[in-house]
Amino acid sequence: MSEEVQDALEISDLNVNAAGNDLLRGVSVSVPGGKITVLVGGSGAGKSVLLRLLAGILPRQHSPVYWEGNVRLGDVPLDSHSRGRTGIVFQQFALFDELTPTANVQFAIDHRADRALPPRYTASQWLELLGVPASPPVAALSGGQKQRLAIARTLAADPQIILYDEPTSGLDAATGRRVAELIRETQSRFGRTSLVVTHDYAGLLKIADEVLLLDSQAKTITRVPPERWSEIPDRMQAVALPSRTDDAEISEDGEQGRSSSRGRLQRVGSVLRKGVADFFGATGGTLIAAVRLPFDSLPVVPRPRWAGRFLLHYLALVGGPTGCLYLVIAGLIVGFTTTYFTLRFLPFRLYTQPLLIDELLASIGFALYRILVPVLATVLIAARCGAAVAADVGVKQYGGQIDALKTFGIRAAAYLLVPIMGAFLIATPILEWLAFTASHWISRMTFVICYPEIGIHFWNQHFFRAITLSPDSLGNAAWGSSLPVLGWFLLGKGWGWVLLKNTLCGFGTAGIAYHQGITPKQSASDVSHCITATVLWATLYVLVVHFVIALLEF
Ligand SMILES: Nc1ncnc2c1ncn2[C@@H]1O[C@H](COP(=O)(O)OP(=O)(O)OP(=O)(O)O)[C@@H](O)[C@H]1O
Repeated sequence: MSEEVQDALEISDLNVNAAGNDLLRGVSVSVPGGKITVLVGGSGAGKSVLLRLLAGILPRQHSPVYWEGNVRLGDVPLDSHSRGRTGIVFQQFALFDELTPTANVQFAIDHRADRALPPRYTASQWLELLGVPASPPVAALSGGQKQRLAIARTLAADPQIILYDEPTSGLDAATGRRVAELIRETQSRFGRTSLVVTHDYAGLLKIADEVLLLDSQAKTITRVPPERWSEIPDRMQAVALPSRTDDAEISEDGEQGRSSSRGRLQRVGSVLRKGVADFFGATGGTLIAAVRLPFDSLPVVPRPRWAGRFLLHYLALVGGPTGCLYLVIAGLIVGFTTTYFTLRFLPFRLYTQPLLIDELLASIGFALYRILVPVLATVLIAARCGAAVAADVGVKQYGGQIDALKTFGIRAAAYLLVPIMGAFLIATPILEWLAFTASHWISRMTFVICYPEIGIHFWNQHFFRAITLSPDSLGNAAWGSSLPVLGWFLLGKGWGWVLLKNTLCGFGTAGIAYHQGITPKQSASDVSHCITATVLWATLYVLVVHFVIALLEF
């Protein structure tokens, strides 16, 4: 079963700088093919940055991390064409939670580097080989099972080099030992070049064929010969944390109180400055995203089957049962309030109502169809569905799933933005129709309860009067109301405007939610920030769309 693999990794003249600090300077080193190389280094030395760089998911000039130099994967330079040659087993696994374990592996098989060759195993065989249960959802797997699934997924993509990011971190000694054995076993069975990045030298040295040390003082990587492996603990140094500038501001001569209040003022100032910068940063980012949207929507979808699967995922998120219920309730509330209170608070009601009631019903029907429901529905969709999608994409970004997609050579836009757009464009009109249907049903009921002597026929005649295309079709109004989508879109006067607003709002909300979710996330609070920003920008955008269209429409 084992197979000799000649591919190796060659690094020359590599310089890496993160947030103004040099992590590596002029590093030249190579990783032998078909062996396990363990790269050790202190905390903060730059191991994860290096791993992302080698996986091809760290652009050269992408603030705040910059790098220059040459990296070759076998005989191919590291660039967009080398995607798929390396696979990462991420520290946090970065599994696709919405897919089953089998689908996670199938995804990797369908996007493996060389699809001209038949897959080595089926998804179920991979799971069996790595001892991963196929049926439970990914979230229900234990840490060790997730680790094995992550390895199975990486192997199934058939990379020539496997990178392991801190595979034993956070595990107890026994589990760490089992993971180390698993790496060794995987190596001997499948014979891939493996680079294991860790600070757990004690647990992983026993499976190492070669050891590289990332020296955070000298900013270099050196090979450690086996006879000197015992020196590794002394040579590994954690990077010192920068001293807090706030502390320096506190004077030692008794003026601590005054200085600290000055410090507090400065902190408040810097928080305000950061807030303003964030606000304009987000605004600028959102505007740029809006301009880039048509171009971002163009990426070729590598596998339509998977795009369809992601589309279903986002359709469930945007137009699922809770979304429908939410819009129905909103429709009921707006339908009831407009009908009941318009008739109830009519000036000089006693005299005017008998004369105006038919006109009022026509106006209520018009207002609900052309203005109130479209505004309410799209604002609610922007807030509820925009937040749901931003949270989903934000968590994928924070949890490394976007990076995992990139390691398969897939642009995130292909499987996220395109399906998200599709989901909003399909679900928004349906949700809006639900709200309108609910609103006119409650309007009818309200009218019948308030005016039993006038009756339902009168309501049917007048409610649709201003929104049916032909005066002759008045008699068909009830038909129009009960043949939902067709009745509303094709019989409604001004349906083109309604659809235009609907489409623009769905399209924009999708773009804003995706953009907010996909921006880099360092912490869970970045994810919650992106949700808040989505609600803010998407609802504002929707209101502006309605305002501008209303100016053109009326
Ligand atoms: N996006 C970023 N923005 C700013 N600084 C960064 C970024 N990514 C990495 N760094 C900095 O680069 C340095 C190296 O980070 P890295 O995560 O590679 O360390 P590490 O060696 O993997 O540490 P550990 O073993 O503790 O995970 C750290 O000082 C980190 O703060």
